[in-house]
Amino acid sequence: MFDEKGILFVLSGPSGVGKGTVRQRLFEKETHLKYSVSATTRKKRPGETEGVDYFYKTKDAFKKMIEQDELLEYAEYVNNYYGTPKEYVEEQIEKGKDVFLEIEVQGAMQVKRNFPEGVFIFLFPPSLEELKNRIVRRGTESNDLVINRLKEAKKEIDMMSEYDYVVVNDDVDKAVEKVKAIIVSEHCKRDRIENQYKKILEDDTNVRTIN
Ligand SMILES: Nc1nc2c(ncn2[C@@H]2O[C@H](COP(=O)(O)OP(=O)(O)O)[C@@H](O)[C@H]2O)c(=O)[nH]1
Ligand SMILES: Nc1ncnc2c1ncn2[C@@H]1O[C@H](COP(=O)(O)OP(=O)(O)O)[C@@H](O)[C@H]1O
Repeated sequence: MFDEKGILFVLSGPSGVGKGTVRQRLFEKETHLKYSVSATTRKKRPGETEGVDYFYKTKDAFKKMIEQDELLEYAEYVNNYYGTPKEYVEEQIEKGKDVFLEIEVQGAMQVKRNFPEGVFIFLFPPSLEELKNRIVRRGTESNDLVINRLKEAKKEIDMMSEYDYVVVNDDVDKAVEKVKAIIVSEHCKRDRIENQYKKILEDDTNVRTIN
């Protein structure tokens, strides 16, 4: 209908809240979304694939990407770098495709500065106690690191006011439904349609004669 640009959706929130889980479930249902594969210096885990889960880089190669301004944002997280390649995001948005990022909070705030027209969704834990349980259950962190993560989580939760939407991840399916509803609502926003609609108002060819 309209020659519309795509929308950049950014899902973020504290470690262990369920970002990866919600994103995976969302992509099973929402085939129109383009997932932006991040670059990272962390080691590939068993079962992960280069170019699907991440682009795995050495620290030097990652630093080169930073120097050459190839990243929309990047952050250091647990002694590794993670970043979003800029070119893919910009190309897809120009082509009218919606792009989805799942990144931690420092990175999301950089995207907000570099790409303020993005839509920022904060995934919120049902409680701090449940967040702790999820991190412990996942079993990827030592006890000290769990405490660090929770301290960090409190600071991150404090950033909530910077986000457009907050989704509580109590039940995964319900959280996914809410993210889908946000995507639909954003496409119905008046100002997004209005910009395109101006062309119709300016075009007089159809209102002059019939045939
Ligand atoms: N800033 C930023 N964070 C990212 C990016 N890609 C992944 N992350 C975040 O980095 C964190 C660690 O990711 P990962 O090593 O895959 O571990 P896991 O998601 O905790 O199992 C997660 O919070 C991801 O959301 C990125 O491109 N930029
Ligand atoms: N809604 C939920 N209810 C219960 N457990 C959940 C829920 N969402 C995620 N989890 C579990 O919590 C842990 C952390 O989820 P994960 O997606 O790895 O978080 P993040 O990507 O935010 O660090 C995982 O073990 C996951 O299975």
